[in-house]
Amino acid sequence: MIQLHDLKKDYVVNGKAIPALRGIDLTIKKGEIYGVIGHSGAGKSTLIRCINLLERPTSGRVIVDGVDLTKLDEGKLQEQRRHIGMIFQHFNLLSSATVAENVAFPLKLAKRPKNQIDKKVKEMLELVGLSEHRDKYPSQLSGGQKQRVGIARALASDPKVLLCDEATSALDPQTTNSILALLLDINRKLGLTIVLITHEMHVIRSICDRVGVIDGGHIVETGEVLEVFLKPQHPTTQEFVEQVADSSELRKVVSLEKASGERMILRVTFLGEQTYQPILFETMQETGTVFSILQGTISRMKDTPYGQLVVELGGNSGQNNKAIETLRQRGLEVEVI
Ligand SMILES: Nc1ncnc2c1ncn2[C@@H]1O[C@H](COP(=O)(O)OP(=O)(O)OP(=O)(O)O)[C@@H](O)[C@H]1O
Repeated sequence: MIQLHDLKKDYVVNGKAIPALRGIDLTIKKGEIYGVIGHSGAGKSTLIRCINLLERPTSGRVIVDGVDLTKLDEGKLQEQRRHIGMIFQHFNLLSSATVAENVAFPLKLAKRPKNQIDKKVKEMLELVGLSEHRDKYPSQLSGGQKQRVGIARALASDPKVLLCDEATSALDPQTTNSILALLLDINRKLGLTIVLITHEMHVIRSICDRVGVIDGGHIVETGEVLEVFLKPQHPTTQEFVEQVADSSELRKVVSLEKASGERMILRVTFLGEQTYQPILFETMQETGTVFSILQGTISRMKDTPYGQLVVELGGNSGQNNKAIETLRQRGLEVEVI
């Protein structure tokens, strides 16, 4: 659905080029939710704004649904932009227009007939759960409600792609979750391709299918969220995974255990149905080793439950090695730490 080829963007400040994107290659599939995560200044906003050419890249190609946007004149570009909706961190609503008028705005610009506009506005407000608030002004709404108006307005033109520029960063955790749930619902109901940028791993973990990690204008790691989350390779990715992993406490526990002698400590990861099966107990019975649990979590990545246990093995080395082999044979991810 979206292909970025060797995308580069320099900002020119006082005659000097400051590189923000240094050659991005990315493919985003139709119907997926793709998240780009990075620290402040990494190039996230520049990247997402290059997808609809709000920011014109210095070089490279941006192909959306088969059309190379970088080759279009302004008129044709405006036309293609109707297929790409966008929502923003600070909502960007018209303060002097009501909720319904805000949603109608892009349709009026596109000169759609009034009866079509009324029908679409009604449908969109139902979709985002704001029908009762249609005559209120933005100042009378909560942050979450304002973002719902932003979503309804973005979807009113029936886009194929929705770009979300830090769409939950100004919201509290509970409201963030309700907006993420709405985005997931829309993705499923409408088959809409969603690209979001964020600096929060929680957002990626909750709704994204795939993720790209951006650092210094480069994509340094990309893949299925599950894969990247469980086996982060790049130091920046590892930092983001730590945001949601409570690893500092774990490091304390592991170093205390290691200090007290020759111990074998494992991090065991269970996925999907495995999460609820008594695999550790069965391995103990089969191999004769014993496990002490040092730390454990059960969580969820989008639809997939997963569990992580940090355990200390108390058997002899033959039993311990056999236990590791058995766990791996049963499909668990085992890391000796
Ligand atoms: N209009 C601009 N003029 C000059 N430099 C810019 C401009 N916009 C961004 N930059 C620079 O480009 C780099 C990437 O910025 P960008 O805003 O894309 O990063 P970001 O990851 O979105 O950061 P944040 O999360 O803080 O918004 C930064 O070094 C930034 O200072």
